[in-house]
Amino acid sequence: MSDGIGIANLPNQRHKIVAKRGAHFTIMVVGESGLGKTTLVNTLFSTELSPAKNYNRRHHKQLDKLTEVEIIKAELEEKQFKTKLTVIDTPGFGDYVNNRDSWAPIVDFIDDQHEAYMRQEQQPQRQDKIDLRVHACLYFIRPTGHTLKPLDIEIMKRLGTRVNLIPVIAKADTLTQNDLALFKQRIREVIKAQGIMIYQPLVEADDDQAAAEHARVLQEAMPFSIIGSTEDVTTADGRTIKGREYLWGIAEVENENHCDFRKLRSLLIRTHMLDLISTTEELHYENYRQGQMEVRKPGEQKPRKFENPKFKEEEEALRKRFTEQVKAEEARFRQWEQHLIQERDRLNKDLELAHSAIKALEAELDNLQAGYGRGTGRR
Ligand SMILES: Nc1nc2c(ncn2[C@@H]2O[C@H](COP(=O)(O)OP(=O)(O)OP(=O)(O)O)[C@@H](O)[C@H]2O)c(=O)[nH]1
Repeated sequence: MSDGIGIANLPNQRHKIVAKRGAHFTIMVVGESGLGKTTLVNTLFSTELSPAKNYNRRHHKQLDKLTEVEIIKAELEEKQFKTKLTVIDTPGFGDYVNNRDSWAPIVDFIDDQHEAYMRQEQQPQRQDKIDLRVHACLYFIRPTGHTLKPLDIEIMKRLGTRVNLIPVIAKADTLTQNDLALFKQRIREVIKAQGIMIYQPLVEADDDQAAAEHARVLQEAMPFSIIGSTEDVTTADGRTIKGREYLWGIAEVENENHCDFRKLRSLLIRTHMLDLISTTEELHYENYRQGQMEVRKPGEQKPRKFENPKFKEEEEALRKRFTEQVKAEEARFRQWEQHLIQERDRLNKDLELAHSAIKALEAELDNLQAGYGRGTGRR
């Protein structure tokens, strides 16, 4: 019996290549301001990747109505395995009274990364490409206990077709276990009914039983409930853990009964990082590339759309003001025209009166002249 040609060893080879080169992994966090995005990133990687925000400045963001995208880069190494990590933070999302187009900069950012990568691939020199394609997008849901908001649905729909979308329920410690379970169920139903595409940890036929079971558990736990904290607290039984301390007790980040933080970390870092990278390459990037190829000639620039929501709003306001001004001027003009017509009629009437007065005077004069002639003839 031959040993075969060694193809069976390929998965190990791939693992070795990745281990040698290190993985390049990009995560994006999206969600309303103050939902704990920065805290979760720091909790996930057990380090202060992203500096805590200055909350006194929060109201300043209201003034410039743009969602800014912040890029944090870090190189993590564990047991000689290097990961180049990029975190794309989108602070301030959904802060404004009018959130209609607040998703646009986020969606544009994702598309722009696919575009930049595609253009680099078309160059003769293709090594050392700069690659900021997003491999996993964590969408933070406010723990209202009700259901998804229309804005959540709109954004998640757009994200789901572009990236591996992973919905998470923020600040799970603010809901009771029952409310949390109900909330999760409602969110799952909305996701299904609205046809929102979310990342599904793949259960492969040839996975060993434990891996298949793990993937199934992850699938069933979505959307992951999470608690973020970088603070060490001591439990009643003397353990020092990451958690949030309350009068009623401690909400533990890594306790499976309190939240799904461990499941999320496992999916992102331990078990599905390579799957997230390859689905981005094979599904999302490929979809983008094909879509663009259908509408553009090779090498043609992407038409730049000036769809900055801020400019769009300003343009609309200007257009409205212009139309209102034109309308007001038209009304003023019509009033003036009416006034002129009335004045003309009045003058015409005066003229007619004057005419008839002249005619009457002429007739009177004729009569007088005739009477005078007859009088002189008799004498
Ligand atoms: N109860 C609770 N509070 C949290 C949790 N995670 C973060 N916080 C708190 O929420 C506040 C906001 O946290 P951030 O991590 O700065 O929120 P963010 O989403 O990054 O905010 P922006 O950058 O403004 O968009 C801080 O006071 C955190 O301590 C959590 O899981 N539960």
